[in-house]
Amino acid sequence: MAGLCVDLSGNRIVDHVDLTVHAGEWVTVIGPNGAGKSTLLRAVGGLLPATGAISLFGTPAGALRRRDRARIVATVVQMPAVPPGMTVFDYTLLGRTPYIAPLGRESAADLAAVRDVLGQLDLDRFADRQLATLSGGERQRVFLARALAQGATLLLLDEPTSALDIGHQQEVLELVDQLRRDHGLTVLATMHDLSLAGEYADRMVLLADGRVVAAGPPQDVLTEELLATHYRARVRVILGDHGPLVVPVRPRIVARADGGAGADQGDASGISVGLGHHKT
Ligand SMILES: Nc1ncnc2c1ncn2[C@@H]1O[C@H](COP(=O)(O)OP(=O)(O)OP(=O)(O)O)[C@@H](O)[C@H]1O
Repeated sequence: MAGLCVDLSGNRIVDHVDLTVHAGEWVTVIGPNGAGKSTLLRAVGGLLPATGAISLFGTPAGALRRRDRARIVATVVQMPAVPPGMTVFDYTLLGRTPYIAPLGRESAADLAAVRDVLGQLDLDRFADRQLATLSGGERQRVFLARALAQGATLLLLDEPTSALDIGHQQEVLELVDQLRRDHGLTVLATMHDLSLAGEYADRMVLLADGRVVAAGPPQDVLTEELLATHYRARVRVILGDHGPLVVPVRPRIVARADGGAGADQGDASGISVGLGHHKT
């Protein structure tokens, strides 16, 4: 994309962003809340109007029909609208829409693709459950399943692991990375977990106020100085096996003159939950 701008309600949210993601590459956009990460991803996914140039594997995005674009780009937004009463299987099947003729029915290959992806994401046991009854993390994996079922070459992932426990975060990111290696998938993601982001991305882009303020390999972007400037965060950056690890550190606590370190514990009853035998 070149000179990409997005204006919403008269405000410039994405401001002249130039970014090339090479085929097969994983690029993660980071930045503080409100920096414009989701807006950028939505614009690339064709979900928001933008000015500037977006080209998808050599073709100007504007020249692609909706259906053709959907075979190339799959977007997982943060909170997709879920049709009421829809099961996990049927929701994932929506990912096959670009392959099903208008008013046509899904083929055996479409059904197989859905079963396959549900299995890969450890979701087969939820296939017949209504999406609304799943936990936040289970639902987030279903949103990814729908995108993977789409069989697109470019995957746009907006905070794909925000609701997942640490095990599922690794599982999902490993799966995406494996698909990238096996099928040449290209990934453009946004993530708030900077250590995880640095472990999986080939390159990172730091966005602030809609502008690119740093870009390059994770070790060039995840620096204590840049994170202090743009996130106002106190962090230590440690070099891990697969990239820099970002550890938040608290400011030093100054002891009070009376020796206390915090709230008075004298008569604090707090909250207790359980089967204790309390007198009332
Ligand atoms: N429809 C809209 N009209 C006006 N402003 C909007 C609209 N949608 C988003 N914004 C604003 O655009 C800015 C960027 O929002 P965006 O969701 O892209 O940020 P983000 O970097 O993804 O943030 P977060 O990390 O909190 O998810 C925010 O200040 C937001 O309030």
